Amino acid sequence: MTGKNTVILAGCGNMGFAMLKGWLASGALQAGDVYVVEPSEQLRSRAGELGVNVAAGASDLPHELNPALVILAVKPQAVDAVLPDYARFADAGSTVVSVAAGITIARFEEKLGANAAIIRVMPNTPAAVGAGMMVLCANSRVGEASMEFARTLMAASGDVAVIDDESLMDAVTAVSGSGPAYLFHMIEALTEAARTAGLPDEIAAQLARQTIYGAAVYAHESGVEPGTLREQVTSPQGTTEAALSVLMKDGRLTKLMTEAVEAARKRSVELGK
Ligand SMILES: NC(=O)C1=CN([C@@H]2O[C@H](COP(=O)(O)OP(=O)(O)OC[C@H]3O[C@@H](n4cnc5c(N)ncnc54)[C@H](OP(=O)(O)O)[C@@H]3O)[C@@H](O)[C@H]2O)C=CC1
Ligand SMILES: O=C(O)[C@@H]1CCC=N1
Repeated sequence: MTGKNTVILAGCGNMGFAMLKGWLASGALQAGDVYVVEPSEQLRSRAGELGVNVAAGASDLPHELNPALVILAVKPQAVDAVLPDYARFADAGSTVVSVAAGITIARFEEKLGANAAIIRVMPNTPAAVGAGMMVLCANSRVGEASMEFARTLMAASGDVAVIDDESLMDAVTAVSGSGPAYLFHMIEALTEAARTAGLPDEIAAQLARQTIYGAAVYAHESGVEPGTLREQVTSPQGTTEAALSVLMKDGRLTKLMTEAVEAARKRSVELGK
């Protein structure tokens, strides 16, 4: 219960559970080293099925628990209410890791004291299958060993980036934190378009999902610029050119994506207020 690999995960909803699955599947954490705190009975038993220790509230945690990390995966609106429950761990030297969108390190320092070690992480749900994008930003109180542990843990869930300028976390949230939803919506849109083009439901869904998966894997593994890969698909006067003349007309899709990312970034700033 005391150990350099012990963690508390407070909140095991969409994001907390996705990270937990990635950590356990990769062997980055042993189930016995994880203490999940989750008020929802259904979500608690879902976590319990992975073999981790579960508690309905922080007061149910063993008194002698001295975790290396306390990972908060509750909604941004719940952070202030949850923090007093975990202040004793921060006081005892645990590093507090928050994945909450918008909530600044200063806000944690305000509640936990200026000496508290805080790491903000912006993960995304593909962490569940080891394909996440995890961006870390720490305050100066985080020791080398804790930072290394947090970084190793996050690396087990996907790619890791560390940034020093915390003000960039709102943009990070808008791009990689929310980003999977944009691509899931792209699958939905392509499926709908496939149906409209006459394909049966099942094959429409299969084609959309596999095409976006294949394109993402190919872009990732080939190391070739996406613009070049796009050109390789686009035969002169062919079908792709016809489609791209719709998507790229006056930079239409780029403008739409820029507008969407800016809306998410602004919302992240608002959540921090
Ligand atoms: N979903 C995503 O893709 C991403 C989410 N995030 C961030 O992750 C955080 C969680 O988001 P998400 O997982 O989607 O939200 P969820 O609502 O799915 O999960 C949060 C969980 O925390 C529980 N909870 C509430 N109070 C406490 C408490 N005192 N102690 C322990 N658990 C508690 C909630 O229970 P109840 O519902 O009963 O209140 C809920 O089950 C947010 O701050 C979000 O900004 C970051 C990146 C991506
Ligand atoms: O939608 C949200 O606010 C959270 C943060 C990033 C992804 N999901």
